[in-house]
Amino acid sequence: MTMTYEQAIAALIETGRRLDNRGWAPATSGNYSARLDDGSIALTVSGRHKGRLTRDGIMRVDLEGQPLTAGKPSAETDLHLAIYRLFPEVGAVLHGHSPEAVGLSRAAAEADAWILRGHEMLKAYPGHTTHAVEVRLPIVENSQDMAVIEAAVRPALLAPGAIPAYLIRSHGLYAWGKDVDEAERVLEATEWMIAAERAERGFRQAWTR
Ligand SMILES: CSCCC(=O)C(=O)COP(=O)(O)O
Ligand SMILES: [Zn+2]
Repeated sequence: MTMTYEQAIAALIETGRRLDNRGWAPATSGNYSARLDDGSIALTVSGRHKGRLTRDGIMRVDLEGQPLTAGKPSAETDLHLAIYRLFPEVGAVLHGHSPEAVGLSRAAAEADAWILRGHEMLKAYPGHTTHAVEVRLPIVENSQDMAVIEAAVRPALLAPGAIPAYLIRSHGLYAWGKDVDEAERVLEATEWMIAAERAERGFRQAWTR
């Protein structure tokens, strides 16, 4: 499902406001993109505050990352493009920097995934119809070299039963979907399950004192 550049600009600006209101876009963190009807990608300009985007904070690049309009593309453009190249049905990719997701990635210091099981919220992932499943949220090490992150996470993204999200340690969460709404739903559901499990741990500790 693709959109015009004008539709993408409006959708990504609105998404940035909503994610910032949730505390998932502090400072200039995060980046957002959408696949356009001509096959190019609308993407946030690097270094902008994503909760206060204006139309010049969105630009177009081709699938190789070459700018098609003015602006410096996000430093994480290659991670977005890798998702679009791997999954032709994907129409939008969102990346946030929530304290909960980053905190989880640091607490699960050596883990290469966080297991989510039993949550009714799992049904927010496309194609999931029951809580009675177990899925892996992949966790990869951070790097300033996007090719290193992409190579590290690719096998997990292609694994059977993979969910459309992954976590970069000490950095943030990536989520995607057929359009901006679906990508935001996946991001929000993943954040919600991380927060619910953190609350669960707090309650368990309180009860064992
Ligand atoms: C202060 S955020 C550091 C860079 C980052 O992780 C990010 O998500 C934003 O980078 P961009 O180049 O897309 O603005
Ligand atoms: Zn980032």
